[in-house]
Amino acid sequence: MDLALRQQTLGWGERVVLPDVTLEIRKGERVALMGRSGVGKSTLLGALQARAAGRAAVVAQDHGLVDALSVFHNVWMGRLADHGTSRNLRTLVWPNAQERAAAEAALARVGMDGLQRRMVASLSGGQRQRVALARAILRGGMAVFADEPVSALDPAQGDALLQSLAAKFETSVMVLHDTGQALGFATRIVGLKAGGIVLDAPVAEVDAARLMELYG
Ligand SMILES: Nc1ncnc2c1ncn2[C@@H]1O[C@H](COP(=O)(O)OP(=O)(O)OP(=O)(O)O)[C@@H](O)[C@H]1O
Repeated sequence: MDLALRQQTLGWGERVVLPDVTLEIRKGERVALMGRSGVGKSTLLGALQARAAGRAAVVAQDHGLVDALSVFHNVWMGRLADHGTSRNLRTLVWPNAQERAAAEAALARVGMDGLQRRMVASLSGGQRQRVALARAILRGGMAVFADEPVSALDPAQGDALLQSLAAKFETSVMVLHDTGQALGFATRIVGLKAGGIVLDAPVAEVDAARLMELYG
């Protein structure tokens, strides 16, 4: 799956955030989007996501969970598009053993197995984040687009979950803040500063000092 933005102006309504973006994401890449708060990482991620419409899993910065539903139901949302309304309504009320098992397998990959009957409202921040990741894993697809997907986890857990995502998805584009995590996980770093892409390089050509310049 190759995705391309060519000389695109990205923003919100009248507000231009990134005036002239050209960026191509190639199949098999693990791309980290980096830069200061407000520079436009989520805006860029959203534009790439839109190019992959329906073929990719998404992990939103706010997790996109429904507090009033159980962990199972939130994870199962990753499969809603695969089934018709009547099946989805039935699953909402009486999930069958197969559906429970599929959700449990996805939850196991994020260390949340055994918790599918819990209400999301009762979870910690890190647990909520892991439910959002399990949903993406259950959804599957050609790629995953994730906005700070491990920000609520400790570094070791975060690294392990990034590896889980890499094992599931051939291609990934992620907003990451932790420079060590980005250097350890990504194959390519795209850095934003002051309205544009100022760094686009294979990870082997980037060091922590170069990444810190993005935040200066
Ligand atoms: N839904 C929205 N409606 C209007 N403006 C928005 C919206 N989302 C973001 N913006 C604006 O677009 C600009 C870039 O925001 P964006 O969320 O892409 O930055 P970011 O680099 O991802 O920031 P952070 O690291 O804080 O999440 C900001 O000025 C922000 O206020």
